[in-house]
Amino acid sequence: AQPRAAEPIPAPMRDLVWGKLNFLHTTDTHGWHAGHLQESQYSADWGDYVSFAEHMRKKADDNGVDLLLVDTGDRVEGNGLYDASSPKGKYYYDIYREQDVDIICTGNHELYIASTADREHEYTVPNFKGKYIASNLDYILPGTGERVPMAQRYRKFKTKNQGLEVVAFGFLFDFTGNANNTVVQPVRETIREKWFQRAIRETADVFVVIGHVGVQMQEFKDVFAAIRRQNWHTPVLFFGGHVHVRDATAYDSRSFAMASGRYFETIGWMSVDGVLKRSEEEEGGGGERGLAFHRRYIDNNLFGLYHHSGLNSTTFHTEHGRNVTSSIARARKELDLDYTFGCAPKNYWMTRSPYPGPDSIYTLLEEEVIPDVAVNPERKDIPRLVIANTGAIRFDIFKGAFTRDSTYITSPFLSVLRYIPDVPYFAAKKVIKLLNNAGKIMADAHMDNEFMAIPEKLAIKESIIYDTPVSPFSGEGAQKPMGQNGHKEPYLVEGYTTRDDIGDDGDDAVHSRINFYVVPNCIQSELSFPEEGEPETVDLVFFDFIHPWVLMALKFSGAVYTDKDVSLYVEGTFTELMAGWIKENWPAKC
Ligand SMILES: O=c1ccn([C@@H]2O[C@H](COP(=O)(O)O)[C@@H](O)[C@H]2O)c(=O)[nH]1
Repeated sequence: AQPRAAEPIPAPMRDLVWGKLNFLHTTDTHGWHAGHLQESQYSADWGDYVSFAEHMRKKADDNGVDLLLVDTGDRVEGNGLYDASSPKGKYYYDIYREQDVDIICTGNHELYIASTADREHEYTVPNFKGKYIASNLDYILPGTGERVPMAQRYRKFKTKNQGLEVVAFGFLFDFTGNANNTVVQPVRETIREKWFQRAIRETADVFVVIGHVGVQMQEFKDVFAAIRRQNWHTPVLFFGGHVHVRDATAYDSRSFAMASGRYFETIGWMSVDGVLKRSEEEEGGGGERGLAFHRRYIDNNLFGLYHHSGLNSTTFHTEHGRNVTSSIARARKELDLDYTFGCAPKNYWMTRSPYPGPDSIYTLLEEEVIPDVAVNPERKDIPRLVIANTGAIRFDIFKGAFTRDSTYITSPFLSVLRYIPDVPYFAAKKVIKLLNNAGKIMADAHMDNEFMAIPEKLAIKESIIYDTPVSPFSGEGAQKPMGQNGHKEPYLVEGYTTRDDIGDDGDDAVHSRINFYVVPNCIQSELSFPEEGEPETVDLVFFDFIHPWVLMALKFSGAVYTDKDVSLYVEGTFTELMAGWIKENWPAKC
């Protein structure tokens, strides 16, 4: 773990169940390869994961079973370790490649910005040559403009110990927000391609489909249906992501799918046991194969990693792992990620407390930050509506030092504020309602409102509020070790208490529960409004990411505008503006 990372806290643990074929899975790590310095549950770093994987591979070898590592994309954007350098990812690519990942694919965040896609093609694809799979993604070569597969379309290989024939695919959901140097083919079209139809007819003991796709999304169901049509008996395993939740399901009795959360909080574990070899199945007359699937969501902290590897603080860390931990610490230092802009007076939550409310990060933005930063000196007295999409904010703010790292953790995007001047108020005031409540109307116009919100909303549609919401030991000085202060009962640290289609025993550590309040797609600040009555016209200011949605909503409201009517409202990215606001408004020292 990193030098200043929170110490892990013991928790009651559920063990891993091994099978003949086992997997470790990461997804949506978003640059959090230094781990969560402020959260004891997730404070291990990429170096610790390198050590862990080495021990688990050895265990697999000793027992004659197989272990494969999978990563399903969105490795970038969301943490200073990636975002704070120029160019972005200056340190990240070399750190990430130290893990020996067997099957890897692309997420949407590798593709929003052309230069990010270029670097993915230049570094990560060759770093994982033969292991990187791009079943439905092409790249446009910068020199020639030639369109080529981002990486090989699929991978066929034999596992080391069991000799299982694996055919693996790597998909991205039907993403349309990519820069113009990549082409994402809709999954339903890819599965009709000749190469795919040939690949699913290859001899395989097991199909492994990895994807930057939620396990409940249609794209995976379509891939499953196509494979199953050709392969009635073969196990099909899915590793998904994108939705930022822990989730697992089974599409039938010989398939299994899991998603392993977000931000390197979770290392997913999947195992499959039973008769896996086709030859053995054929010998047995194709009958009962006794297939057994298990999943476990491992909290990424050293206490858990020691527990699952059967090691301790003196025996766990390999030289390789330690070196990776040191490289991360050096990069963090060079990037000055601990530089403090100000001291957050309390916690501000995205979904753990209701919006609007005093503890909501969105209320903080709407009522305090945006009114101060969304100011164009030449138009400051003109009434304006400022609309921000909630998906632009990516993480909570914890009480204490708000650092350079925190700026990217909270707001990693290069979002700027744009505006349309003098919009008739009767139309402008309807925009927020259309963005938040008219999902069907907007979707019919091919503008899916969900893409403005936090990804978790794709999976969680209703607030989850528990009777006894949080641990009685939470609040100031929360997360005390088990048995501390003479208590016999273990103190449970707040954390994931996942309920998926398989059950509620997936998390490796037993936690106390956390509420999840659904937030709207967008929030709005009303600024410089007359004290009485309504303005005739307003400046409509908005984050540039939601530009297309705003134009569509205005059209539905009876005011037609085009891209030409939109211009920059204020200099600087929202991230810079927010950091400046914190410097001005929060105490310098904690
Ligand atoms: O420039 C951007 C890019 C993305 N967003 C928000 O992020 C989600 C996508 O998050 P995933 O991690 O890919 O699931 C997108 O729907 C937007 O809400 C943004 O605000 N600005």
